[in-house]
Amino acid sequence: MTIYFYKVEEPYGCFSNFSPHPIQIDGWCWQTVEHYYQAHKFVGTTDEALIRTIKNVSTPMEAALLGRDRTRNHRPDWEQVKQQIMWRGVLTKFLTHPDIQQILLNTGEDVIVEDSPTDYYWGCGEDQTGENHLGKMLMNVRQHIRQHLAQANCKLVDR
Ligand SMILES: Nc1nc(O)c(N)c(N[C@@H]2O[C@H](COP(=O)(O)O)[C@@H](O)[C@H]2O)n1
Repeated sequence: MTIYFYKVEEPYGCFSNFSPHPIQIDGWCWQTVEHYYQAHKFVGTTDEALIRTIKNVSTPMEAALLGRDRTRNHRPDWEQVKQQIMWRGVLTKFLTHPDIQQILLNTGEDVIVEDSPTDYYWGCGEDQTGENHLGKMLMNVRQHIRQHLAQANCKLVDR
C-alpha cells in the first residue's frame, strides 16, 4: 500500500513538517520541524537575526514564507546540508512524541509519499514525478527507530 499525506488535518497529517509537534535541538525549542528547517537556511549569514524571528512566528506557514524569501541571504551550502538538517528534525520529532512514533511504526512496510502539488523535491509534485525525499526520509526514520528499539530490547534480554 502507499500512504499519501500532506495537510495536517487530513489522514497521516502528523507526518507533515507542519504538524504541531515541538522538538528540542541543541537547547533550542522549535514549535514544528518546519520552523526548525526554515530557520536553518540563515545560519552563518548576514540575515542570522531571522533565525529568532522564524522561531517565534506562530504558524509553520509563516516560517516557510520567511524561509523562502529569496530577497534574504540563504547560507551558500544550503543545498548540501538541507537533507542532513531535515533528517535531524524529523528523527527528533518521532523520537520525542510516542503517539506519532506508533503511527509511523504501524505503517509497516508501506510506501510513504508527501503528496505536495507544488514540491518536486520533498514531495511527489502534482504529476507524481517528484523525488519524494520527505516520504523517503520518513521510511528511513521508521527503519532507524525499529533498529533502535530492537537494540534496546536485546540489551534488556542480555541482563
Ligand atoms: N503542508 C505543507 N504546505 C506547504 O505549502 C508545503 N510546501 C509543504 N511542504 C514542505 O515544505 C518544506 C520545503 O520547503 P522549501 O521548499 O525547502 O522551502 C518541507 O518541509 C516540505 O515538507 N507542506
